[in-house]
Amino acid sequence: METVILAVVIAVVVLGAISGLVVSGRKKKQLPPPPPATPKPSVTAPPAEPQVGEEAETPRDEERRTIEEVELPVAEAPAAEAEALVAEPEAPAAPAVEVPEPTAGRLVRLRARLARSQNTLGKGLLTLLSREHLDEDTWEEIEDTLLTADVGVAPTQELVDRLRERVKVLGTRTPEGLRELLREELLTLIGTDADRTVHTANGIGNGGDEIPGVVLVVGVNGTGKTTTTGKLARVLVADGKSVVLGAADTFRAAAADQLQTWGERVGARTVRGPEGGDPASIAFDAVKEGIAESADVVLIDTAGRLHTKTGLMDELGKVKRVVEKHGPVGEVLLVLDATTGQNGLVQARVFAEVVDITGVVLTKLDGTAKGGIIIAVQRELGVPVKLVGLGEGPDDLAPFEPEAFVDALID
Ligand SMILES: Nc1nc2c(ncn2[C@@H]2O[C@H](COP(=O)(O)OP(=O)(O)OP(=O)(O)O)[C@@H](O)[C@H]2O)c(=O)[nH]1
Repeated sequence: METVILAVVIAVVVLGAISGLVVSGRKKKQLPPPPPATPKPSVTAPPAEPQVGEEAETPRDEERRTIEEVELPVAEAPAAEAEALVAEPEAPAAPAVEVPEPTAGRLVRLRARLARSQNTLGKGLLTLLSREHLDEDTWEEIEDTLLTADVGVAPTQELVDRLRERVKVLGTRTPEGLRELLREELLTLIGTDADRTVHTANGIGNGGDEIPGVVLVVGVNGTGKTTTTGKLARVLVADGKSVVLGAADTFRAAAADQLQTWGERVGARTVRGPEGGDPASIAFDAVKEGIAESADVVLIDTAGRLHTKTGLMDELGKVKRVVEKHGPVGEVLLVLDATTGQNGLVQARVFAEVVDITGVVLTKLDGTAKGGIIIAVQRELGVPVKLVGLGEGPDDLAPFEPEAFVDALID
């Protein structure tokens, strides 16, 4: 009997050991995979836009978010409160502050985009000029090329007349000689001695104290006005200035969010108001904030609805007048979309009647062959093109340099 009991005990122990091994083996298989080594990107801190040569760092299938697409949490304001709000860039959810690339030589960096988009103008002219016989038909084709690139009738005529004269007198026939003549004549039309600096120096306020430089950014909605204001903030920060942004475009709901996103990326505060609020009061508060924090520059994005000239005049005129209660406005930049061609000129005319434009920003030059609009718009307004937009990237706004521009066209 004892032997039977002993045998049963041994059998139970052996069975227990076997089942324990099986269970522990199963458990091992069910272990969860280790957590991924890299944390997920947070929505409020988007990765910086890739720079040249950095493509390899971003997996191809990773979904990219542009600066415009990133939605930031918006501070909730009581509905009745009509006061402008100051958006703190240091809010806990704010993305890390970036250091934009320096502005010197940007046009040279972006030269390939210019050369690509303006190929028909520069190269087209050179090809025509290099023909064996520069007969009437060829000169007409040269004229057509210039007109197609939106250079405008009068400047086209001037350029063709001068080129014809100089080719005849000098007898220039070599490709190098013709290229140099064309370069000189294009530069004459664009102008090399205009003051193309964006005036952001401090002004003297009405109280006698120094106040930040104030820049109003005006233009029809959709031309790239808000984007340009954001890019300009980056240009200024890159040049060592502190910036406050005024989101006075209260017409499009997302414009203030968009501007704030740009500001946060370079540590600039954005003053904003309720949707549909009074743009002039936001502009006023933005300058007030700029004065309070001793900022170098206040950039004000305005709404540009071309519904009626009177409406536009009322709105922009009021914004300017109200800002001038603090002190002078140093610069009024008109943003024009280069792809709209002659339509851009019509807009330029209307805005110039409404407010004193001191400089032009031509956006989307990367997307049109009509670079000649630079010449036409300067003629139309009598003010220089100061900045050009050459892409959607955050640092794709460049100070306009006539020599670099012409070289990109014809090299
Ligand atoms: N390719 C290219 N796109 C640009 C350039 N500048 C702006 N854009 C794009 O143009 C579109 C319109 O720009 P916004 O800044 O929203 O235009 P806006 O004039 O402020 O329009 P509202 O906010 O409605 O007043 C955006 O998709 C920009 O990325 C540029 O130089 N090149």
